[in-house]
Amino acid sequence: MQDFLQQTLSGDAPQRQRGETPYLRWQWLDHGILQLEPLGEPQQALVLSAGIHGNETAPVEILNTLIGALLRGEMQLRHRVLAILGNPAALRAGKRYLRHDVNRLFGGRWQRIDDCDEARRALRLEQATEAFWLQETREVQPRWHLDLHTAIRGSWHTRFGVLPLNPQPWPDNFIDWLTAAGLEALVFHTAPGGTFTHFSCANFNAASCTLELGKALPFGTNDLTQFAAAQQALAALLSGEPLPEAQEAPRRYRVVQQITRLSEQFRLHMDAETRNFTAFPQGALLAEDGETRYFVQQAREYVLFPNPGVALGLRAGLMLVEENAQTEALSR
Ligand SMILES: O=C(O)CCC(=O)N[C@@H](CCC(=O)O)C(=O)O
Ligand SMILES: [Zn+2]
Repeated sequence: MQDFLQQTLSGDAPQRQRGETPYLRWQWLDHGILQLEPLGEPQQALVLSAGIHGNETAPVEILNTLIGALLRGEMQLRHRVLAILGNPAALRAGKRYLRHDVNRLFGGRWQRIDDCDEARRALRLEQATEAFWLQETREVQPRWHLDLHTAIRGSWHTRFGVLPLNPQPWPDNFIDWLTAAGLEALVFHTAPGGTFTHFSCANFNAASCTLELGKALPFGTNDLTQFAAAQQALAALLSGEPLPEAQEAPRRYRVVQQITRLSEQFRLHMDAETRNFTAFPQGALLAEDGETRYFVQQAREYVLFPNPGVALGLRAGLMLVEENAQTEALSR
């Protein structure tokens, strides 16, 4: 296969569906789903996904560059990898989604909507990742899932990670990797959700994170130098090379409330320029939806992903508090 992204955008199956380099075997499993296995004993099982939202192109370009180097035999591979371009139809259209946001449909939530391409795609991605996680290998392998996205708005932290609810402590080497990838902040969910990373963590005990790399822009207009540390950390992870030197430890935030758009009356009291991680004081009215009103409850809360245009019933924003960095450091 010449190019994973171009192949996926073409909508055609490749003529050659499997191959080998001096370091690995690869197999095309389905549109936008490619499995790679090192010729030696793998150390980890790693799902790398991007393009779950079709307008979030920077991470798609980064993933495709790395997969290209692996397929051309220019890079070693240490882990079993499932590379995924999540929503090919939305990528072709340059839109977040066509009918339904795929990243709200995991964990069987695709069954709650009408049959459509995106419901089928969420099921296909669940099947492919489940089969990948459950494949037998000689050694038990740590499972990681990195789902690469970009935010719709500008952010006070250009690069950050969003980690699903996890009753287990996160492995130290996973947090170290996220730090080396240049993330300025980590956001910890406190409730389950329909995201791909929650699916992998809750059902297969994978250490997983949604990486948010900059702001959504069309293909070819991204400044990938902003994400050089993330790309280097991904290359180092794949090839087993040492990680790039980490800069500062990321700031840590915890979700304290979700703003949900329940009806057509929903009004968000933030303007289109409000950036992610903007702080609001206690008592500030954030949104109204008929009788329901959302206020800042803690001394200071930070907004994440404010979006008044989501479908009814979906999250229109998250409110965060910052964790005490010292307490966190002591508890690790
Ligand atoms: O900028 C936005 O409003 C959304 C960016 C985005 O797609 N974020 C992910 C986060 C998933 C998570 O909570 O882990 C999403 O909304 O699906
Ligand atoms: Zn996204």
